Amino acid sequence: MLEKRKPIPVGEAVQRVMEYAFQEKKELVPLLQAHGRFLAEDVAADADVPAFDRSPYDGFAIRSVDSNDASSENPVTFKVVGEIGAGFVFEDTVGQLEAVRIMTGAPIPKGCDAVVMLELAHTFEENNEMYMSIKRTFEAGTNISYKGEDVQKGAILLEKGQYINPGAVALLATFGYDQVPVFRKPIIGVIATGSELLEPGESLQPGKIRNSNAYMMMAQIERAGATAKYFGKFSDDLNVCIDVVKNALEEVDLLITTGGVSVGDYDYLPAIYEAIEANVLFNKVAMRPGSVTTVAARGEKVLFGLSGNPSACFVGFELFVRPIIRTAFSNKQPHLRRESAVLGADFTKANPFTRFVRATVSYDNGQLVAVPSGFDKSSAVSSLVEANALIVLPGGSRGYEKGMQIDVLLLEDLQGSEWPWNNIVKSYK
Ligand SMILES: Nc1nc2c(c(=O)[nH]1)N[C@H]1C(S)=C(S)[C@@H](COP(=O)(O)OP(=O)(O)OC[C@H]3O[C@@H](n4cnc5c(N)ncnc54)[C@H](O)[C@@H]3O)O[C@H]1N2
Ligand code: MOO
Repeated sequence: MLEKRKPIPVGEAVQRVMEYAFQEKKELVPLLQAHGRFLAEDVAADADVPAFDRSPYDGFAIRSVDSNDASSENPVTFKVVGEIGAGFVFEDTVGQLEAVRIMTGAPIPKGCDAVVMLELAHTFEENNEMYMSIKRTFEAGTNISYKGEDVQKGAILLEKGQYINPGAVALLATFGYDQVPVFRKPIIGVIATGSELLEPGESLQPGKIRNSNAYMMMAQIERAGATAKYFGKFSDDLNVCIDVVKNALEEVDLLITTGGVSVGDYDYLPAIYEAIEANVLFNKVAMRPGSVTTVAARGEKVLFGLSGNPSACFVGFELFVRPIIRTAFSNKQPHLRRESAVLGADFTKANPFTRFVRATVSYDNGQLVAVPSGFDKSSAVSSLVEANALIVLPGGSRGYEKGMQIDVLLLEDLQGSEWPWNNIVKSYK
């Protein structure tokens, strides 16, 4: 006798999963490997940047007061008493009507308070001495990059939980972090089930399909910031699957299976959970696609039974697995970013359950517009490529028309600053 599954609301399902949030664990990685990781500690500036007053241009460092009378009718001439390149310090103090040839990035010599750009100076040689003359005044502070103008000592530059993008790598390098404290990446196991599955390198055979879900999920795992471990695909043989799941659980922090969670004769996931004594948190969610999403826990470890249907599997991952991965990184907002948008095309399907429609969002005159992407069935694989968001249509609704206000969940928000790129590109004229 088949037990009737009772769907629970999506929000409640997410909450049940989030109770299994990861314990944060830190590790040190070389700076070169820090990109794409999440910082495990705040980073504060232990010095000003720049650490000394410096020249932003190639030119001549002078005392501004000496330029007070300069004009095109009355050029003022300075004796060039030395030269200073970036990385060196000019030891002497510069005196009246003296100038020092200075390169970009070099410290301003003592006594000087302005820099004349090379292009504005006329240079000449006389009796083996170098001179330069100027035809205008230079106020104190002209062309000086002041100590601490970029970063002041003590400022918090990066926060714990922050994604390390290339800019963060630059800051870490600036402050001497050759080893960076980051959160350890959880290891997420992936198992595909189904006798119909072939691996991508295998030739198609009648009735068979290629296993796309395992590879898709491994990419999603990496995008979420974790490490994927693939245990392979297994046919619908209960005993084999029990052993594989049991052994895999020993090696991972969290395990995902795809397929075998529905009510078919070979949908063995419930039997596997029973055999390994895992506690089922829920086995039906009031959502489409992915209503069959099943989650169980065994000790501290969570087992996600995602749908075999590619789009349902994809959505199940983003809604349930991604946020729990993000708890390992102290992310303040582990869930997909939610924004309001305008629907860019009619979507009139009924939504008995909350529906997550794969969509492409972009800006149109400053307004976020979401257009459902392609083939909408939960078995679809084609519409996943272009989808950069999920439109959220509440359960019990239908008949959404172009122009209506809806909510979207952004899929490509990992780095925050890298989204949305298309309006940035548009702003270049
Ligand atoms: N009588 C009912 N049948 C079904 C129900 C139901 O409530 N009553 N639910 C349907 C819904 S909704 C979904 S979603 C699917 C979920 O099925 P499973 O999660 O058990 O997955 P499978 O049956 O194993 O496979 C479904 C579909 O996906 C293909 N598949 C499986 N694995 C992969 C993979 N790794 N890569 C690509 N494609 C995969 C598989 O061949 C099937 O076509 O059940 C409905 N049925
Ligand atoms: O639950 Mo199924 O995932 O709607 O297609």
